[in-house]
Amino acid sequence: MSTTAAKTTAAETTVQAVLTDFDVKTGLSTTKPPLQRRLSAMADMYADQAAAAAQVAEDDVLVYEFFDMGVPSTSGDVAYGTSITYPGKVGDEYYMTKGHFHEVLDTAEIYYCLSGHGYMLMENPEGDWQAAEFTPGQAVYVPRRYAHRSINVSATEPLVTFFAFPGHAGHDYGTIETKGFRKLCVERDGKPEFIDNPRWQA
Ligand SMILES: O=P(O)(O)OC[C@H]1OC(O)[C@H](O)[C@@H](O)[C@@H]1O
Ligand SMILES: [Fe+2]
Repeated sequence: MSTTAAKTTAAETTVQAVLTDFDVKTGLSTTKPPLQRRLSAMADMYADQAAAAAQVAEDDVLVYEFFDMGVPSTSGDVAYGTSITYPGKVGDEYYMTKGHFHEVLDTAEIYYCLSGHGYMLMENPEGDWQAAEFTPGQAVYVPRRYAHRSINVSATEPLVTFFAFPGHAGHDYGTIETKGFRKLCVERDGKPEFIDNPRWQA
């Protein structure tokens, strides 16, 4: 066995143990490209639709990027990577990820904040919602059944987290695309505040 890679045999696939570099400040890897989401891919998720459209027309900025490491989608595997949400706002609403439920609702996820400042916004189908603050060194446990969205509230720094979740969890984007989150995170008097989402659909 070498120090950098070991072979193990799963039921159907041979999975390589690999080392990957993730920079703690930028979240990026020197060996693997991230997936990217620009504002145009999620402009309709922001409350101020006119501000979103104007921003896309002027500059379709990169809002966030993240890694899909291609881990097998079995319950015995662990999907992982970094997620980087850039600083910025649409109107007074902070840049955020699309957010999703897991297709297998009864699966949790763990996020560890490497750098930056933000929140993990969570809500479950039963109506509970929570916002957990991300500061470097803080881990946020997203419980089973909770949709989750990362929000960057820094004016200057990217929010960089490392995440891990069960390989078979899957992503349900449709529910959030249709209903939205119950809460929005907006700047009020220079500080983040969670307010009711006027467009939220029960
Ligand atoms: O899935 P999004 O809300 O677009 O966020 C992008 C990515 O962020 C994460 O950190 C999750 O763990 C990924 O599973 C997800 O795909
Ligand atoms: Fe997730």
